[in-house]
Amino acid sequence: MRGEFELIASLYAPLSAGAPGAFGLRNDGALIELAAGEQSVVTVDAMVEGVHYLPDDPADAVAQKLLRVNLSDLAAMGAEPRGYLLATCLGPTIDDAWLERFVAGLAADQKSYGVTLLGGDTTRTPGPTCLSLTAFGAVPTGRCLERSTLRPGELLYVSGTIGDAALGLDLLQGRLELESEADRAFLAGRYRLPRPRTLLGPALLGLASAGLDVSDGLVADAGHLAEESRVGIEIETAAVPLSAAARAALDARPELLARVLTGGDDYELLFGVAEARAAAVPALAARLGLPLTRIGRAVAAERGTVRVLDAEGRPLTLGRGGWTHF
Ligand SMILES: Nc1ncnc2c1ncn2[C@@H]1O[C@H](COP(=O)(O)OP(=O)(O)O)[C@@H](O)[C@H]1O
Ligand SMILES: Cc1ncc(C[n+]2csc(CCOP(=O)(O)OP(=O)(O)O)c2C)c(N)n1
Ligand SMILES: [Mg+2]
Ligand SMILES: [Mg+2]
Ligand SMILES: [Mg+2]
Repeated sequence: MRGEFELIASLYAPLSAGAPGAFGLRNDGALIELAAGEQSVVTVDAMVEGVHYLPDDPADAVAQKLLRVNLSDLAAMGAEPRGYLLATCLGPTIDDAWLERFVAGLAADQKSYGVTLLGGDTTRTPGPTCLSLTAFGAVPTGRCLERSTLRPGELLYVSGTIGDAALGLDLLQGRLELESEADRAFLAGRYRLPRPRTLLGPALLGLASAGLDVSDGLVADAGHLAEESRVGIEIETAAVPLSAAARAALDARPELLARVLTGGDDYELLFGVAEARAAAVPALAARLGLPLTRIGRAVAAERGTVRVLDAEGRPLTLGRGGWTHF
């Protein structure tokens, strides 16, 4: 295994190329430049081996997931991604080959998402690997999307499809079986590699009233939105967008509906739109080639409450709305 500074110089420094403020990763910190009229949005999420990803997940996918979950938070704020910092506590199983593949994953996503590595920290740990990534992006001053500005009566939309990643994890951990190899590959792929909605987020500025990304679970994150906005939310389960693979799983086992609604790892955007502006949503969906589906609305109800309605309009009880670490 190469040494700490050789690792930084040979693997990480090339990822900083093109960012003058990164000093080739040979300084104590980095500079971030913003244009006039821009604010920076900063976010950090950690990932722990065995908690957020499986120990045998490919290292390039682990790196990409680490970057993408953070880009999802930037998108949730309406920010365009710019750069990131990477802190790794590497466990005993990590070797050069794993790290080379990890860095290759980052290099590929840097190209896809237009971000550059600006710095980080490298340590070892006797425990499982812990990875942390801090991403920053830019938003026009004063216009970022927030969680606290949803108002009763507004319509609630979600991007993409919900439940795929949770079902993918169920497949990978042997709790779910599916006939179709293509469906299995699709769902496992959705668990391993989120697709942060980095084009949708900035496009929502001026259209959406409030929003966040769905990481813990659709119901739980709707609850976070409702709590911060001091409203209630109603979700029509029949309207929740499902992939063909998730639909196949639900057809075979209808009880998986709760898993779909609360399993998390979706990294889709959930946002409110005033009814008067709703006509613009299908046009945006068409422009982005991304489904944007109306799944419910904000209501004047007890702060933070989420009512999940079945196809007949009856409330469902789901237990936990999503993932919590404690
Ligand atoms: N250890 C911490 N120190 C400071 N702020 C934190 C910490 N953990 C979470 N937060 C903040 O709490 C809020 C909710 O966090 P989280 O649920 O992780 O959001 P998200 O699901 O968007 O990543 C965020 O504003 C986050 O920055
Ligand atoms: C091996 C494994 N087990 C369980 C999960 C499910 N899971 C773990 S953390 C999490 C929620 C999202 O992670 P969190 O650290 O809460 O990120 P944040 O909400 O801060 O974006 C979920 C659904 C997983 N992704 N991988
Ligand atoms: Mg977080
Ligand atoms: Mg978030
Ligand atoms: Mg969470």
